Amino acid sequence: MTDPSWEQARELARAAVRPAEPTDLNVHGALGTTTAADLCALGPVPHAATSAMDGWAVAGSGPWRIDATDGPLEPGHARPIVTGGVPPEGADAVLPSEWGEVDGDLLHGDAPPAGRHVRPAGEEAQEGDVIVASGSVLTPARLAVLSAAGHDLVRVRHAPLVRLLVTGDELIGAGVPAAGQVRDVMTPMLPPLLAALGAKTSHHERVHDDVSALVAQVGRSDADLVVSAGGTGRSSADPIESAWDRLGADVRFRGVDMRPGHPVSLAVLPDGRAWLALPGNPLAAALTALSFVPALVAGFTDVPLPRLEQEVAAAAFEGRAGTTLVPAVRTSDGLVPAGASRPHMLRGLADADAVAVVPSPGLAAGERVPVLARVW
Ligand SMILES: Nc1nc2c(c(=O)[nH]1)N[C@H]1C(S)=C(S)[C@@H](COP(=O)(O)OP(=O)(O)OC[C@H]3O[C@@H](n4cnc5c(N)ncnc54)[C@H](O)[C@@H]3O)O[C@H]1N2
Ligand code: MOO
Repeated sequence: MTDPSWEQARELARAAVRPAEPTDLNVHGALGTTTAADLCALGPVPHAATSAMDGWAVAGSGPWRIDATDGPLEPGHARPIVTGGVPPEGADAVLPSEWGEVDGDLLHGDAPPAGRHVRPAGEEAQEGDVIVASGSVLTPARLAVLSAAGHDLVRVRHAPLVRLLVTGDELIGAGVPAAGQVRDVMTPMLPPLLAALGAKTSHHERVHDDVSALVAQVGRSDADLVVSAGGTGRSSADPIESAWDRLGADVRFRGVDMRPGHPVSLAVLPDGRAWLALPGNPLAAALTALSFVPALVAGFTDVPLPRLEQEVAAAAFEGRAGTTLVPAVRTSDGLVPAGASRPHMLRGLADADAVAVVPSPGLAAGERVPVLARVW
């Protein structure tokens, strides 16, 4: 069986995850969720004509007699108003405070054109306008727009919860490693990286290269997805394949035509949870997470695969497989490889502004290159 291409593997990852059931959440707790329906304005926004300035609502031309009554404004009269206040019936415009001069109960100033400094009702949205489309991730600004439009509960799909398993007998969690030991870089790197890609780590655990331990950890999980790091090799010390055999997992791919990260694998467990197995080399793990976690999230939240931005290469990019992922820095002329990007290194990625998605056999300077945008 030939390995799928990087693009095919992203499609396979999206298709491996069933969309979550939508739920109704309060706007205040909905940050990071994905809308499961078009959300419309429940009334006009703003709900009424409102003043854009502190000053006076004026009717007719000046000088105006300042009145403090509640009724309609008569021609030749002015009434104090604050930003966001509703101009009284009969008002033609608002005169900002710095443009008027008060002399007793008279207000002097140039008459503003009709409607000046008054925001019409429905200027931003009419009742029924779609203000946040289905499939949008709720950001702070979108939560604000929904609140302004009158929403309390919103129909959304939550971000998938991930059980993260970091494998390796050689790993240590603190200090400088001795020969034969390796400082675990996945536990500090992957939870925030997954979060930036739209998946929340509900639990993470370091697990020995032991099939039974791995199977036990996964069985206990109520998370929506499993992500593991390491152990994807085919040696007897590498437990992923054996764990999948033991669990009766449906393997969707066992390797992808990409570098680094070609051992990345994906299976679906009998209970329906997808398990993405990232390779152990640190850069390979980061780049395969950047490649396939967004696809799993897209499946779970029922949205299309995210499109890649395009940039210009300012240097040659070598292509060593169907797809080569190259951490790159942005110069005034375009992207250049960041360096320090062998599979066991992370310095290049740490400094990179983007990851170039380089097709075979590579790209020359001046060509356009798709990129994974920086979230790391
Ligand atoms: N005979 C072959 N050997 C290897 C192949 C191959 O095709 N044939 N592929 C190489 C590639 S490429 C990769 S990537 C790795 C994938 O192996 P595993 O997923 O089984 O990863 P490990 O063996 O567990 O670890 C590989 C490497 O990464 C270090 N590592 C693992 N976890 C961590 C961690 N949490 N923090 C820091 N470093 C970690 C580990 O110590 C190893 O050095 O296989 C190659 N070999
Ligand atoms: O592909 Mo490995 O994942 O190069 O380090």
